[in-house]
Amino acid sequence: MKLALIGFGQAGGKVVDEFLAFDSRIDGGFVESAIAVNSATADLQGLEHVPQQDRVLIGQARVKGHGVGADNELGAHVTEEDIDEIQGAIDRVPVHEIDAFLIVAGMGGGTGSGGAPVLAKHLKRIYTEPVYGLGVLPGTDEGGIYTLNAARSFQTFVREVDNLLVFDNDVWRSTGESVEGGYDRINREIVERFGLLFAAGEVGHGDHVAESVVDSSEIINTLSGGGISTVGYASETVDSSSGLLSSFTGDDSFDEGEATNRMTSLVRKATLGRLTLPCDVSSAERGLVVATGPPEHLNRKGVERGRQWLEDETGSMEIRGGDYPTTDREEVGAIVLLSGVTDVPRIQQLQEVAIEAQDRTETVRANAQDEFATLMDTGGELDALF
Ligand SMILES: Nc1nc2c(ncn2[C@@H]2O[C@H](COP(=O)(O)OP(=O)(O)OP(=O)(O)O)[C@@H](O)[C@H]2O)c(=O)[nH]1
Repeated sequence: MKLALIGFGQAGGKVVDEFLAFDSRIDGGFVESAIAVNSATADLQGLEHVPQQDRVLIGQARVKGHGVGADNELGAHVTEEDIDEIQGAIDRVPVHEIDAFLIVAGMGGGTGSGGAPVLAKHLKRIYTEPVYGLGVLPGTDEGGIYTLNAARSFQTFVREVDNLLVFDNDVWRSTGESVEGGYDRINREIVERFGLLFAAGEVGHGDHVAESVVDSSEIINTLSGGGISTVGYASETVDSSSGLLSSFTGDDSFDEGEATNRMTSLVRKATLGRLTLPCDVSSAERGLVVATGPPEHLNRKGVERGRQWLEDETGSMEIRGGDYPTTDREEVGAIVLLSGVTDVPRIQQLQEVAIEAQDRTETVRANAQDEFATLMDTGGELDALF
C-alpha cells in the first residue's frame, strides 16, 4: 500500500529514515512521500534519507531549535501553533496516490508524543484517507517522565488515529548494547516487520505470478474498526534454486507438502513469538496472514492452513490471508497482523500510570483548595472557583 509517512520527533524521524532505506533496498514501492517534523534542528540534520525540503522545524519561536525537553504539553502546543508549516509539506504529497497516512512517533519524548496526536486530528479533519499511527513505547527503565508521557499520549493518539500500530522498545532491547547501537538495530526490526506488511499491499508493480496476492484493501480492512495493532514475523532461509528445480522437472509434490508445512509453522512462530507489542492473541478482533518469499516457495495451501490456525487461535472470523512474492530474498517468511487487540499487559500498566498521575494531580489540587480555603476562611464559596 502506498503511504505518506510522517516522522514526528527524533524516534519518528529516524524510523521514517529507515523505512525509506528499506523501501529502496527491497524495491517495495510503499513510500510515496516522507516528511520529518521536529522541534530540534540537530535531529532533523541527522537524518539521511528524508529529502531536505521535507524536514519541518516547528516551535522555533519558543524553543529556538533545541527541542521541547520531554515536555509533551509543549510538544502539542508548538504543533498547534505551527500546523501550517507542517501542512505546507503535506501540500506537496500527491494525496490521490496514497492509500493512507502513517504518523510515526516515540511516545516517551516531548515533540513526537505531544505533536503526533495533534497532527492526526488535523489530517483526519482535512482528508478522507485513513490516518494510522505507529507509536514506539519507551523502555520501562527510561525514567518516570517517559512513562508518564507515553501513558498520557497513548490514549490521545489511539483516539485520534484510525488504528495505532505499536512497537514496544522494552521487549526488543538486548542487554549490553549501547543505546545508539540498540536503536539502530531496533529500528531495522521495526521497518522489516511493518515495511514488509506495507510492501505486501503494493505488489502489482512487480510482475511475479502469485496465487493470491495481498492488496492494500485487505490491510485497510484488517485495520478498520480502530484500536491497537501488533505485528509478528518469522522467517527461514531457503535455497531458491531447489524450488526452481522442482518447478522445471514438474515433480513438485514433495516440495509442495514441505512448503505447506513450513508456512504453517512460520505463521505459528510469528504469532507466538515476539510480537511488536506482546498481547493475548485471543483478544484480537481481526487478523491478516501474509506469506513472503520466492514465488516457487509459496503455495495457497500453506497460507490457508496458517490462516485457519490463526482463526482457531483468535476465535475471530475476520482473518485474512495472502501472498507477497519476493524474488530478491532467499527467505520465506510469515507476517501476522493482529488488529483490535485488547488484552495487552503493557497498555494496562500505562493506563494505571495515567490514572495514578491524574489522582495525584487531583489530590494536589484538592489540597491546594483546602489550604487556600483555610487561609481565606471562606471554604464553601471557593469550590466554585475551581
Ligand atoms: N525505537 C526507537 N526508539 C527511540 C529512538 N530514539 C528515541 N527513542 C525512544 O523515543 C523516546 C524519546 O522520544 P524522542 O523521539 O527522542 O523525543 P522527541 O519526540 O524528539 O521529543 P523531545 O526530544 O523531548 O523534543 C524514548 O522513550 C526512546 O525510547 C530510536 O531511534 N528508535
